[in-house]
Amino acid sequence: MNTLRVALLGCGVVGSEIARQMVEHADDLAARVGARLELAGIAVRRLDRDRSDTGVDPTLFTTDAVELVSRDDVDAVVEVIGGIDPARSLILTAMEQGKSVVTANKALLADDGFALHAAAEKHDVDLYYEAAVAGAIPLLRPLRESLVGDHVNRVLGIVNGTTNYILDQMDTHGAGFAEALEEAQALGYAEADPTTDVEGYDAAAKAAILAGIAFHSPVTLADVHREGMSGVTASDVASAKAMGSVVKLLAICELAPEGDAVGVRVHPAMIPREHPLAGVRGAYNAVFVEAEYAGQLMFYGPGAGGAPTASAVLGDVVTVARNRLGGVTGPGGSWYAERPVRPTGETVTRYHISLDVADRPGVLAAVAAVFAEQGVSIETVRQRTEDSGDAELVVVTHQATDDALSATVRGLTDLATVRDVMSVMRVEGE
Ligand SMILES: NC(=O)C1=CN([C@@H]2O[C@H](COP(=O)(O)OP(=O)(O)OC[C@H]3O[C@@H](n4cnc5c(N)ncnc54)[C@H](O)[C@@H]3O)[C@@H](O)[C@H]2O)C=CC1
Ligand SMILES: N[C@@H](CC=O)C(=O)O
Ligand code: NA
Repeated sequence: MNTLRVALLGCGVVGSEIARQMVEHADDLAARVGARLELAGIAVRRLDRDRSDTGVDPTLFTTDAVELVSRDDVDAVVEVIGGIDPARSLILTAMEQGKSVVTANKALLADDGFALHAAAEKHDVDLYYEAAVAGAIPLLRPLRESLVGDHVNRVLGIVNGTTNYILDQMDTHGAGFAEALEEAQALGYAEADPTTDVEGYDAAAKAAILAGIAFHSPVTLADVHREGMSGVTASDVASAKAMGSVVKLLAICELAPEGDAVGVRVHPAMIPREHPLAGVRGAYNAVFVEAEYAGQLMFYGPGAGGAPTASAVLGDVVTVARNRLGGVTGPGGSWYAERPVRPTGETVTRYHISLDVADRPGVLAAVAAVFAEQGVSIETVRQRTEDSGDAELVVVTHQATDDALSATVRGLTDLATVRDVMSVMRVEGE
């Protein structure tokens, strides 16, 4: 039987699981590929760590990633060190030398995916990255292959496990933000710098990758409107609960109803508890794809964690290995549609606005007048009066543009009777 040799870059949460699964299931993988998949080496930052749990021959570890990807006896490279550099240069070096690449690196793909695809095409090698978006869930391959004959209009969902875990812990156990984040880190869900998760950069990178593939148009992180979830308070979560909703960090990629502009955004939103996304718990992810002919499809499963992510990486490794044995490469990218990016101000959603106001006559009328001035229609108003004589006014609007809502918030801030605009959150899913 032939042997294909794989260089693994990184042996952290994901890398150690890839190594472990490759060793544990070596015979099955060989039978499925038609060749043995052998680890040629594993690039790590430090050699003094105990990695015996992977079952890997300790002599395979090296701190020289450049030498490893350049070796003649390496057929494919798996990059799971993360970040932009040196991941980018290592991948490019591997491709220049005829090696196919599998990566889980959404930050790099959202920054430079087109250049990486161009390099793969130029050097006639594969580039696969199913693990980069929504962890174990098969999503990119269905979009790239199964749905390529259809016309996708919208991709919407939860694509970050860490923030979903935090929001779920806040909602169901009343947990604090910091405590829930620490747990998510300990469970291997968070990025090396968890700000990436919490401030929505990770979800935004995934949204850019999804939009690019779904709409066949080049979309990068810079095109994504991004709001993180660090500003979501216990009171927002409670307020959502009171109106039968839950707060989730959503990624939404959509084609404008008219014209061909693409809008891509990541932000916290309140969604009704009966919506399927509301039931997505812990570090699970769920993504809806709305296509013209297929209708609505839902993809659901573990979105983060070492073992699930390694499962998606190994699926790609097997594909790359099969392609190599067959002397072919898989389908590359297709970004022929140069769609403009819709300005954020034109995004249309409903809003939940919470105001700290003085409880006296005329306040409600003054507040309502500001909404009316900007043409923002109010759906419901709820008031909670405190013993101190202050009141919390919660307004939910009908659909309005971001621009109209921003002008409304400015108008509310200027009102003498409004002490504070405590929170402004989008409402989705109805
Ligand atoms: N943890 C998860 O649930 C998921 C992670 N990913 C992606 O997978 C990649 C890896 O993530 P994790 O394993 O969680 O991160 P990690 O931080 O646990 O592992 C990365 C490892 O790479 C090593 N490393 C960094 N620079 C290196 C270099 N120049 N040479 C050799 N080793 C180097 C680090 O020492 C660390 O052990 C990232 O791109 C991440 O975004 C994707 C999906 C899910
Ligand atoms: N940090 C990411 C890991 C998977 O992509 C997340 O929490 O979703
Ligand atoms: Na995936």
